[in-house]
Amino acid sequence: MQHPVPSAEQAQWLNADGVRDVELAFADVTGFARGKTLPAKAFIKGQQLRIARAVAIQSCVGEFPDYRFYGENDPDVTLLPDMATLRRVPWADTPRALVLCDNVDHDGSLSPLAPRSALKAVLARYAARGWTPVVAPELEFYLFAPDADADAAFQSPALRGSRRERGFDAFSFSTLNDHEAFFDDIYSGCEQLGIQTDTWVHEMGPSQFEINLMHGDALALADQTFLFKTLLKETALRHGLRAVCMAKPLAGEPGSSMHIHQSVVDASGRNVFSQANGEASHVFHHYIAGLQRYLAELMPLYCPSPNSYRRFVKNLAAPVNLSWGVDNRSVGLRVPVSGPEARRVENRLPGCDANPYLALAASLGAGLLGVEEELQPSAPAVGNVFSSGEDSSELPSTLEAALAGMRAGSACSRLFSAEFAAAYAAVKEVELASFQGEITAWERRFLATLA
Ligand SMILES: NC(=O)CC[C@H](N)C(=O)O
Repeated sequence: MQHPVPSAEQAQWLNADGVRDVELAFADVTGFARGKTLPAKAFIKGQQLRIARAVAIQSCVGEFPDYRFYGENDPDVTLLPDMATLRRVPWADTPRALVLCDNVDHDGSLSPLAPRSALKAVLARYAARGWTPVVAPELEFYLFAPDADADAAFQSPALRGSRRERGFDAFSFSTLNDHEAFFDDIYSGCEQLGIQTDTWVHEMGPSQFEINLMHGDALALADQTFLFKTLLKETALRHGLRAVCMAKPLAGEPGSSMHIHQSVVDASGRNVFSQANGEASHVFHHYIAGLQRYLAELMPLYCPSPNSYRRFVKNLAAPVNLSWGVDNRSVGLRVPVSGPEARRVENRLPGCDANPYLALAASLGAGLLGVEEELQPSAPAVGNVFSSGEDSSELPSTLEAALAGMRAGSACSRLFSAEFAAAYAAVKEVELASFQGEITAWERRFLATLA
C-alpha cells in the first residue's frame, strides 16, 4: 500500500496557515478519537506513523481485552491517512490540522479491528453489486452544566436571566438563542471540518438538541458524524458546557438517538428501493426484512453500553420493537413519506452513544443480508404500536442479553470477520465487568438503611 502525501495544494495551505502539527486520528470501537500528532513538516514529506494495533479496541474504561484478541506480541498497525479528510482543527488555538486514518496491518490489509475497516467491508459488498448506500444520520444530545459529580444527576446549564430548562420544550427557539455563541462556533466548526448539516431543532428534553446531517455517502457520513461528536464535545468545553451523547443521561426524560435514514442507489444513481413505476421494489422489502432479522443480534454494535438499553421505554419516541410502518414513529423501522426517488427506511434503534462507523456498518449490513437472502418482512404496522402492545421480546433489553444474542448468531462474523466479532465481544465483557464492579448510588440510598 503506497503511503500518501498531501497534495501540493494541501501542503500549501498547511504552510500558509502556519499549521504546526497534524493529528493522525481514527475512532476506536467506542467512537472515541485516538491517534498520534506529527509535526506538519514531517507530514508533508509523507512520514509514516505506527501505533499499537490494540488501540482500536480500547474499552470505554481504558482497559484492553486479553492480548489474544489483537496479537500475542502486541503488534503495530500503520496509520494510513485519508488525504480527502485533511482539515484545520476548529477548536485549537495554535494552528493544527487533523486527518482521518485507516489502520493497516503489516500485510497491507485494513486491520479488521478498526471500526472504519468494518464499515469499508460492508461497503465493498455493496460495491460488488454495483450499489452505493445513501445515508443520513440524525443526532440527539444534551447540553449540561459542567463538573457534575458522577454520583449526582446532570443539571441543565444556566440560561439567560438565570433560567434553567425544566420539563419538555420540543421545537422551541428560545434555548437555541441562549446558547447562540456555542451554536455559532459549532456552525463554523462544521464548515471547517466539511460537515454538512441540515436541520437543527430543540428536542423534547431539557437542553436536548438534534442535528440532522445532509444525506450522502456512508463513509463520508460516518467520518462527519465522528468529527461532529468530537467538535461538539470540544466546543462545549470551550463554552463552559458539557455536551453529552449518552443514550439516557436523565431518568424520566427522553433518551438521545442516532436515527439512520438509509437507501441504496445503483451505478446510474437510481434508488433500488423503487421500481420504474414508482412502487416499492422487492429489494426494499428484502432490505427491511434483513433489518428485522439481523438488527437484534447486531445490537451491541449500535447500543454499546449498559446505559444504551435504558432508552427503550414506551411513549418517549424511542423504539421498543422491530416493526416497520409508513410515517409511524412508534415503530423501530420507520418509512418516511417520500417520492420514489427518496424512498428510504429510518432505523430508529441506534443511540447517540453509538460509534457511527459501527452503527452504519451494522445497519447497512443487516439490510444487505436481507437482500442477499431474499427475506420477507412482516406486514407493515398500522396505528400506534406502543399502545397495541406489539413491543415483543424481539429486542434484547440489556447489554448482557444483546451480547448473548450476538454470540449465538453469526451475522457479526459474516459481515465483518471472526476476529472482529470476538474482539468486540471481549471489549464489551471488559466494560460489563467494570460496570458490575461498581456499587451504585441507588444501592447506597436504599439498601444501606435496611436492617
Ligand atoms: N426525534 C425523535 O423522534 C425522538 C427520538 C427519541 N429521543 C429516542 O430516544 O429515540
